[in-house]
Amino acid sequence: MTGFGDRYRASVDARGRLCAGIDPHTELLEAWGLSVDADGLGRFADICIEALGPAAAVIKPQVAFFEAFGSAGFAVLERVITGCREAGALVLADAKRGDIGSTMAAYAQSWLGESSPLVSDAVTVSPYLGFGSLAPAVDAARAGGRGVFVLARTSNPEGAQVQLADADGRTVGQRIVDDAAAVNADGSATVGVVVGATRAHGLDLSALRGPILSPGLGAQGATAADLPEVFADADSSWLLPASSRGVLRAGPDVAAVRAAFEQARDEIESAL
Ligand SMILES: O=c1ccn([C@@H]2O[C@H](COP(=O)(O)O)[C@@H](O)[C@H]2O)c(=O)[nH]1
Repeated sequence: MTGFGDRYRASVDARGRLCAGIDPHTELLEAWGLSVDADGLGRFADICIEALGPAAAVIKPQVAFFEAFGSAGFAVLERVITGCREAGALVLADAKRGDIGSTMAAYAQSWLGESSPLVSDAVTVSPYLGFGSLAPAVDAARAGGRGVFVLARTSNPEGAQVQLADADGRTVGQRIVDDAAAVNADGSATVGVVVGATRAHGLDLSALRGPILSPGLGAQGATAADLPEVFADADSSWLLPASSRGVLRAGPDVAAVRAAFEQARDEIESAL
């Protein structure tokens, strides 16, 4: 079984370091001239699949925007996951799941189980119930050559309240990074972390040996030029900046979305 790290490296080496977010905000549906219902969502999704599926190394559908349309929204999400994977992208489901271990096992089956209609290459998880509670997802990911991305130092300002709190001489965020590094000691890079690009994070990422998803580019104000300083201590080959609205605002034309993605990716590759 090829580990997630190998699959991740192959994809990023071929397509570059930008994770394309698919976030069907109501404002974007309207700006694209689409109805704010499951039909509009489906059309939005199809444009994104065509524009981004063959171009991006990693595509991150934001589950919340599909969930908002109930079962019809989940059907569209399944189409996004399948379509993007068939086009050669890795799909990172941004579901931010986290619960007690037994329920976490059900989440792991939903997002990382081979037989699930929602099976993705990786899923975002929240460690608020303790890093150990994520074990079913970590185990499922490792067994299937998939990944989990754990929230460590998020891009929103409110995150500091919890993530910078002291945890036995380290910040909570640093403990999450260190726990992730311990899993990755096997060389599989099964566990990535989420660290926003929007401000100095104060983390030591040097021992992680896994992917660093970094949202915040574009709509949240971070730029490609900020990345070298924000991630000065990290191995930039593992850095995966992410942008959703910053790319999607170029739509609804497929070629325009593709061009916006390629421009953002090229700016990142030049900066890093
Ligand atoms: O710390 C975090 C973790 C996740 N996100 C998610 O990324 C995208 C950002 O969208 P933009 O339009 O590029 O701002 C969105 O899905 C967030 O839920 C994040 O922003 N920060």
